[in-house]
Amino acid sequence: MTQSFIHIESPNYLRLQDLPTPPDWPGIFGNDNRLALEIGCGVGDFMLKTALDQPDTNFVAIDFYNKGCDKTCRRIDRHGVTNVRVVRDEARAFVTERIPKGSLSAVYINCPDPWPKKRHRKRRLVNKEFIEFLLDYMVPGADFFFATDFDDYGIDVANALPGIAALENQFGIDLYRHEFPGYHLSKYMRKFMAEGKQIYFMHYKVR
Ligand SMILES: C[S@@+](CC[C@H](N)C(=O)[O-])C[C@H]1O[C@@H](n2cnc3c(N)ncnc32)[C@H](O)[C@@H]1O
Repeated sequence: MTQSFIHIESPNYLRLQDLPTPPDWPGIFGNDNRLALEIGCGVGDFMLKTALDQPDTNFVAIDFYNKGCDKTCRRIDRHGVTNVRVVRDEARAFVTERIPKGSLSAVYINCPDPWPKKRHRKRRLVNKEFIEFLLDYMVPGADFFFATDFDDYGIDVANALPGIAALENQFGIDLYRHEFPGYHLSKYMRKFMAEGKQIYFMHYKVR
């Protein structure tokens, strides 16, 4: 399937080819506030609300979906938000090349593609190995948030997280919760909830 490519004109869109490895994030944002990452921002509704709640955090929202990056930029531009930058890239490559180690104060991953077929499961982005990879880029005390509507994905990740010694569950003994007051709902969460599905929320902190 060919996708029409949208040229994104936004002061908050960072073209990958213009970004050094790693970029000077304080220089880009004009301050040295803490840095947080949303992987797979989709249309950016979660990012907008979360960034408005936390004006003293610099957010990088990434997605490899060009139209999503465009929609995210339009949304944050419309609201005059200055603490979000959007990049079109693949998550693992982006983190490896553009995030300094030990610099992220939070990572948000909401409703990543579930790859429901058994034989496709290995294509899922989030698993123990990926979370351990992210840990290198996070600061002590950093937050890790994961949400999915897909039972099998939710349960898999919920079971993997307690095996990562560097992380501490913020939901006590609950491996996941279906409600997370204060955490914004994304477009996909709302869509799935309207279909009667439950969301699996997880919240851990780096020790
Ligand atoms: C089902 S959508 C969810 C979008 C949004 N987080 C939400 O909850 O509404 C999954 C998004 O993750 C993006 N995505 C999946 N894997 C990715 C990866 N490895 N790197 C960057 N983006 C990815 C897809 O392009 C898509 O926009």
